[in-house]
Amino acid sequence: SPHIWPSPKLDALESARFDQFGFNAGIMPGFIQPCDSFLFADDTGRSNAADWIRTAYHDMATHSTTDGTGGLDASIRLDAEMDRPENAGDGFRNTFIIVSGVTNRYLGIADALALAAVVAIENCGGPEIAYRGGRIDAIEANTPGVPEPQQDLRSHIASFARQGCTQTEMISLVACGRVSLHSFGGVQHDPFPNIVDELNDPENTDDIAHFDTTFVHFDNNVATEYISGTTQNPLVVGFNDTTNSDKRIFGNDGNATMRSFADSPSLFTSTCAELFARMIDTVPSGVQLTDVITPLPVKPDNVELTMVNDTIRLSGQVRLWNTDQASAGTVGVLWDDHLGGQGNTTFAFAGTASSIGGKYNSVWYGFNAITPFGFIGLDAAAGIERFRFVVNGKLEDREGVGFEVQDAYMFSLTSCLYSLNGGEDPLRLDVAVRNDVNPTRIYAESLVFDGFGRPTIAETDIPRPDQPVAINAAYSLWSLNASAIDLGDVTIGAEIDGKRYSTVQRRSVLLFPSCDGGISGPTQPGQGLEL
Ligand code: HEM
Repeated sequence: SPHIWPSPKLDALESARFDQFGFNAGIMPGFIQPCDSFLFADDTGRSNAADWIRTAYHDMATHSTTDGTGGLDASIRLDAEMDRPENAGDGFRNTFIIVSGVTNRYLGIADALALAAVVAIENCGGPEIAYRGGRIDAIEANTPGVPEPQQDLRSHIASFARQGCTQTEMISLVACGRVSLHSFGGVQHDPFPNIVDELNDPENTDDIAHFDTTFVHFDNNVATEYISGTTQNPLVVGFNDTTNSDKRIFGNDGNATMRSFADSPSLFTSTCAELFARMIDTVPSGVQLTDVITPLPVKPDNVELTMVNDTIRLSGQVRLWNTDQASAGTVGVLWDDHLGGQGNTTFAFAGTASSIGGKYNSVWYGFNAITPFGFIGLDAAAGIERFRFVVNGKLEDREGVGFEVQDAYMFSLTSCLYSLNGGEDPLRLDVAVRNDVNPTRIYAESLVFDGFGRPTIAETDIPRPDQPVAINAAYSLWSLNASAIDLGDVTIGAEIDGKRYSTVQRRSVLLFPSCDGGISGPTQPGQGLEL
């Protein structure tokens, strides 16, 4: 069952996994639409989708069930691992150019790589795959051990056993990889001149010999073509029998497994769904994965509070999963405030979205009656405790629990830039803190990529003011003077009663208004600002 919102990491993983196309979608799925898209150079015959799946497999294939090392941890992004002969070709480097670009504080590189494989498979005709987050990005290469085509059957059986696969699972996973990947991909001449000759085909400038005749679509043709003897899979009927590893693997049980796949597309599909999920969940021992991420039926997103004089601006959107605009009807919200009062408004339609090869559609609404990117103005003293949605006359409040909102602290629109060039501390970050809460700490959070390319958060404490500086009847001001270069784009974190919170919206400090425009300093917040 779905997790409870708000849960920043799970909320972000859910978005990355399910908001694939349309409103609020991530950018990664766009790189595999259509499925034969290939971003790099003018190579034809290759696809990002195949590279992502192969990269996920090669990263995982170092796993040892004996000592618990290796697994899907993005160690293959490190040169010491990527440059090994067992990782021949440029598909791995290409993969991380896209995958590393979609990471954030909640979605690490290994989780993004696993997700890339999932997104590729399920948007190119393959099954929906259970996805979990929580992988840890490696900072060292793992022990070598990816199977290579010139190795004999015995070493392949041993290699897959080390990865945690029986012989039947070995046949199946290779077929799934060929189905998906040999359906999606093939063998290139350049890294594998002993397997594939130059093809001299202008439609196939990378000289790819494909694994089956439907190379960018997931189906069981790899099995039907293999059983009927029409396969052109270069690892079955290649001119060099030493590298015909698929032939040895598929034939290992007298073709029983391949025949069962040729006879039953649904068996093939369900087997691949299970084995792909196991492949991406194979992680070094000690790594704790989340539950399978499932879509929230009603999901608030980008929920942000901003202080402007006596008013709290509440902005955000809500996603209604697996429905359309007509069925959603009128969508609105009720909220409870701190004074026992209630408010309500209807929402403006924001857009539609789709996921998993069009299997699911969703519809988005913004927290404002007129414009999807507007806001709801709340009286600062009343604040907000929780909201409940109303969809087509039906209350969506998670059986009375509602959706809890914290208004203990928030970004203040009085934040400003003194001057881009002058002074050591050219900006002021203002945070409004509710008078009846006592935070242990408030801090600016900057997203930084460490020396290993891992997304991490650097915290800069915002000093507690010596004397309270009132913003309005209910809130006081905490301010940080800092340099834009030190902070970058920020969210704001707080530690309150032993719990950590973070705001959602990353603010670009360079877009703050000038402090000279009517605001003379931190002691006079709000001057000159229009609601
Ligand atoms: C004994 C096991 C395996 C061997 C010897 C093997 C070998 C190969 C070789 C030589 C290529 C061509 C790469 C290139 O030309 O750049 C390839 C491609 C590929 N492999 Fe494997 N593989 C094995 C298992 C797997 C498994 C288990 C999966 C996934 C579950 C997989 C997924 C892929 C994909 C998707 C491609 C296509 C890449 C592209 O077209 O860009 N392979 N494999």
